[in-house]
Amino acid sequence: MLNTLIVGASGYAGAELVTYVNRHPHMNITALTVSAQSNDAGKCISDLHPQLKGIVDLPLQPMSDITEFLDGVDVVFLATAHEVSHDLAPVCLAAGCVVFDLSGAFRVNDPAFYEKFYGFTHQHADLLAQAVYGLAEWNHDKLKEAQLIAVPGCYPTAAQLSLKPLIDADMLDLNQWPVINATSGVSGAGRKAALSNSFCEVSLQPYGVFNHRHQPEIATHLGADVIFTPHLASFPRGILETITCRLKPGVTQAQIADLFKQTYGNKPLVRLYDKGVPALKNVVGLPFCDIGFAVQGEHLIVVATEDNLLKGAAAQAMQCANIRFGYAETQSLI
Ligand SMILES: NC(=O)C1=CN([C@@H]2O[C@H](COP(=O)(O)OP(=O)(O)OC[C@H]3O[C@@H](n4cnc5c(N)ncnc54)[C@H](OP(=O)(O)O)[C@@H]3O)[C@@H](O)[C@H]2O)C=CC1
Ligand SMILES: CC(=O)N[C@@H](CCC(=O)OP(=O)(O)O)C(=O)O
Repeated sequence: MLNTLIVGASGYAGAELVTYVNRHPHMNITALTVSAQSNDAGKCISDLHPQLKGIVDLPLQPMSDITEFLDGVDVVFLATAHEVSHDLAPVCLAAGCVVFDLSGAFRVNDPAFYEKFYGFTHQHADLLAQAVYGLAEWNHDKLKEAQLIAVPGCYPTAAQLSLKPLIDADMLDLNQWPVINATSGVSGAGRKAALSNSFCEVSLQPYGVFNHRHQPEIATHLGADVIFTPHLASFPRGILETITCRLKPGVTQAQIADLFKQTYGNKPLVRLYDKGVPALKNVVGLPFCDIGFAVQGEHLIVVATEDNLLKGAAAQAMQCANIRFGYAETQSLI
């Protein structure tokens, strides 16, 4: 049994991890923690997230010093804000734990990126170099050896799963940067109340135009520039990305279909559409990324959907953990 600590368990991604870890046959929850000053300290997780009632009724423990929670712990999931993960991950690693960080704190091996896009000075260049990027379908071998896994952002997961095979197979004319138009539900912004995320404020609007931190995350890991425009829409969860690209002359629909099948045919958490394109409702609550596409002449449109809290966060973290420890990739997820 892997003794497993979930930090930030009261949040949206944390609560999903609680479900997954609880039903994992080889994992055991040691504690669920929140910040020392949390309004939810001492509350039962299932009072906050009643879907867990009768399944996990553990308390949320206030945490001022994480070392008090690390005795005998094998695995730590950090479902915390970037700066919090940045500070906690080194402590967990020093205690010998394998760390799955859902934040952006270790995703890009470039301290200047954090200064510019995250607004803080990264203190752990060594860990940036050591962290394995947890795009699970692509980093299987590195994940098996990893101590620190940086689980990708929600938008970057769907974008990279769609574009990486095409770019690696040299099928795109990258003189036209792929254009990723992405729409997310409000849970993408986390559980904390904010005016910009409140019911009457949210409609449908682009944000972070030309400056969202996921643009450089996507471009760095793809090794190609992209235009990325996120939109916030008035539904609770899910992401749909419509990605427009130009094909190299002569590339056909059949070649793209073959490429996606070769790449993901044996990957259980990516579902390919033979016909048509996916809709959000078919992935919400599920750990998949669904991908469909259409071609007209040299133009390609790929559509990808996922649940931002699952394949975009908690499910991918668990998928990485399954790979890391040699369990079936879908263990506890399906
Ligand atoms: N929501 C999404 O779709 C996705 C989120 N992510 C990333 O995952 C992480 C979690 O996101 P999300 O679940 O949405 O966030 P939430 O805001 O919903 O949850 C954050 C959690 O962290 C806790 N927390 C805050 N400060 C500390 C601290 N110092 N020590 C311990 N716990 C703390 C909060 O509790 P309290 O404040 O009460 O202490 C809460 O439990 C973030 O880094 C986010 O960027 C990644 C992909 C998708
Ligand atoms: C709707 C919404 O606000 N979404 C978040 C993305 C959440 C996520 O995946 O991202 P990180 O882990 O990189 O923070 C945003 O745009 O900041």
